[in-house]
Amino acid sequence: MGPRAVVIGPPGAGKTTIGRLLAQRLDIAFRDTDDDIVQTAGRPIADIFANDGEPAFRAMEEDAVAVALREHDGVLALGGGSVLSERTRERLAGHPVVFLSVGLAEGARRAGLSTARPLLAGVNPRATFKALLDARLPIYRSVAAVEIVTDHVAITEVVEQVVAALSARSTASS
Ligand SMILES: Nc1ncnc2c1ncn2[C@@H]1O[C@H](COP(=O)(O)OP(=O)(O)O)[C@@H](O)[C@H]1O
Ligand SMILES: O=C(O)C1=C[C@@H](OP(=O)(O)O)[C@@H](O)[C@H](O)C1
Ligand SMILES: [Mg+2]
Repeated sequence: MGPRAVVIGPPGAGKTTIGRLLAQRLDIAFRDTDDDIVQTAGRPIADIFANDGEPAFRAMEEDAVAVALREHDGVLALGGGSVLSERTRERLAGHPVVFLSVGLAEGARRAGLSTARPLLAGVNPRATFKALLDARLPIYRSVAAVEIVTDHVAITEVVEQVVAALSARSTASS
């Protein structure tokens, strides 16, 4: 059966926040592959990046996404870089993938507000974020079934837009 929604997008787009609220709204379970990785590794993500390096993290992430896509039938939020894996992109085919987009200024602000994100911890997080957006935007779009712009949109409103987009999509395909 698979997840009812798989939420992708750059750091700060709101995948974790919106995904959790969307699951509540639909009365189904929520899962975030970043949490799965932390649980399996027994260490925070920043620690995995610092001690094992990004490629090791990406390998763990690829496995975590594959397992979650098999096991989870609620809302699944992925880490922002998970779609860099071609295998993951192949595995996402046919799933209801929701791309939450966010622009540079708002995304950098939001990502800086919350938990440690090792990729953005360098000297110029804004430039890093811009490079990340430029490289990944076409990738997010290539795997997404729907795209929701989140800049200057309240969290509750984003959730409602996702609900509407998913139900329009399921009506269209039935
Ligand atoms: N639409 C929104 N408007 C304002 N702040 C938001 C919005 N969506 C998310 N946020 C905030 O941005 C930060 C990052 O959200 P998070 O869900 O961790 O993003 P992601 O999982 O995509 O990296 C959090 O502080 C969250 O409350
Ligand atoms: O974009 C990325 O490469 C990453 C995003 C993070 O998740 P969020 O997108 O939920 O912040 C986390 O997986 C890791 O720090 C790497
Ligand atoms: Mg997240």
